[in-house]
Amino acid sequence: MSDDNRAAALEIVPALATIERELGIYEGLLRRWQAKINLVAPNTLNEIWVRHFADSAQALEAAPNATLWADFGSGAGFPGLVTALLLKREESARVHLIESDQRKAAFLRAVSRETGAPVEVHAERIEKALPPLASQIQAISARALAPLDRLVELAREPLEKGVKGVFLKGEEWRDELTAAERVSNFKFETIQSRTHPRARLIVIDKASEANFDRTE
Ligand SMILES: C[S@@+](CC[C@H](N)C(=O)[O-])C[C@H]1O[C@@H](n2cnc3c(N)ncnc32)[C@H](O)[C@@H]1O
Repeated sequence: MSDDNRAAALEIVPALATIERELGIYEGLLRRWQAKINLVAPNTLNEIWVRHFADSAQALEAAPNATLWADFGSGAGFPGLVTALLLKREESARVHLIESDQRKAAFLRAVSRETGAPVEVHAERIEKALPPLASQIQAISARALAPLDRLVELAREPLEKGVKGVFLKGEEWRDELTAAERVSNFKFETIQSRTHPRARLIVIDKASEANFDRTE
């Protein structure tokens, strides 16, 4: 089951092959810690490679030039820790994982220690952690944290300064986009997810001039 899932993930995002060893360590730790704390939905445990690793890897594809990231509400590290592993060989890379749950933050530190992922874990709320980081980052990511309008509010200042926002959204993406457009003037680009036919990545980039849909 797990081997099939791994093969499927590598097909969806071939770049994962470059960090396959690290992801194997990550998977092992995730399974061990999951017995004690609820890191991911139990029904996704048979599909860690597609549902979590490949899904997360799409964030970096959406902002491939960014090496300095903040990931909001990282949980078990998705997408931020996967972004960090993919950037491991970039000298300047740093991903700030912001996760207020202390036990999840301890898990994130354990994975980063074992895999050498270039992360800094901030075990505090986004509202507190973000202001001192805002001038050091080029992109912000988030998955399964809050509706898009709330994410835009949390990230408003850096987004206005040109930091890119990469938000992984599920089936409700269209309604969330409509609500976010009511409270902001940002241009939104939507990208079809390759792990779920009805999911999208929503990218905010101040430099883009119009709303743009990259759905296939
Ligand atoms: C539903 S989980 C999603 C985790 C991960 N991003 C994923 O997609 O698997 C949301 C996470 O955000 C964290 N969180 C919620 N509000 C937060 C805040 N204001 N600051 C930091 N972390 C927060 C929670 O502790 C939780 O781990």
